[in-house]
Amino acid sequence: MDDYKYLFKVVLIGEAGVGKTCLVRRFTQGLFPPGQGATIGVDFMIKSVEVNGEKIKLQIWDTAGQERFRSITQSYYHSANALILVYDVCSQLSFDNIPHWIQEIEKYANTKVFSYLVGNKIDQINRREIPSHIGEQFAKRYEMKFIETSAKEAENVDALFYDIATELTKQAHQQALETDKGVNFKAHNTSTISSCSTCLRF
Ligand SMILES: Nc1nc2c(ncn2[C@@H]2O[C@H](COP(=O)(O)OP(=O)(O)OP(=O)(O)O)[C@@H](O)[C@H]2O)c(=O)[nH]1
Repeated sequence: MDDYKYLFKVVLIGEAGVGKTCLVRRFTQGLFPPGQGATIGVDFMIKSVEVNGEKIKLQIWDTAGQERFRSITQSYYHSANALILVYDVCSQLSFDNIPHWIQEIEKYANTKVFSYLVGNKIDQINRREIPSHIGEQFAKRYEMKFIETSAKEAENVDALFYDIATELTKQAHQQALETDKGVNFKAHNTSTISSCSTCLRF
């Protein structure tokens, strides 16, 4: 029997090419995929973690950054327990578009959603355009948590997802989230779901 205490939905959003899929693959499979193609629509993976002796399942939804998939991906915001908004520290454009993504969150997500701002690709030291403190200030202003990662070098990736699992577990224990944990967090036994058949990748 696949026993777990809570199931949390975590959704990654952000511009195309910032590394959302690589972050998910690094965390769930421990690898950095070579020649990663653009996500088409949405994809998801599941990983179990342990928080203070309790087994927690993270259902991690990886959304396409491309504009043409926006209407599909928006529909995934509402059921998210946590949102990870990713930008590329080497791409000013991806950072400049963050306010747009925050508007999307305000429009489509649950008001109590736990959100993280993530600056990815910190291994590219010489190509960095966004200093850490700028990202940090931005996150503070929007009451988001902040971390910088490298999916390539596996830096801070586990820390990001474990922190989310820990915070959501804490919230669940405190019954701070809107619906009863028995319904909201352990809605389904998803042990048989390991991939999304409607998700294609180039
Ligand atoms: N150097 C470096 N490259 C990365 C890192 N993460 C991702 N990349 C590269 O960035 C490119 C885009 O990565 P993806 O994970 O497909 O980006 P995405 O945000 O999922 O893109 P969409 O699916 O189009 O929304 C790929 O060439 C990756 O190899 C990282 O931490 N460091």
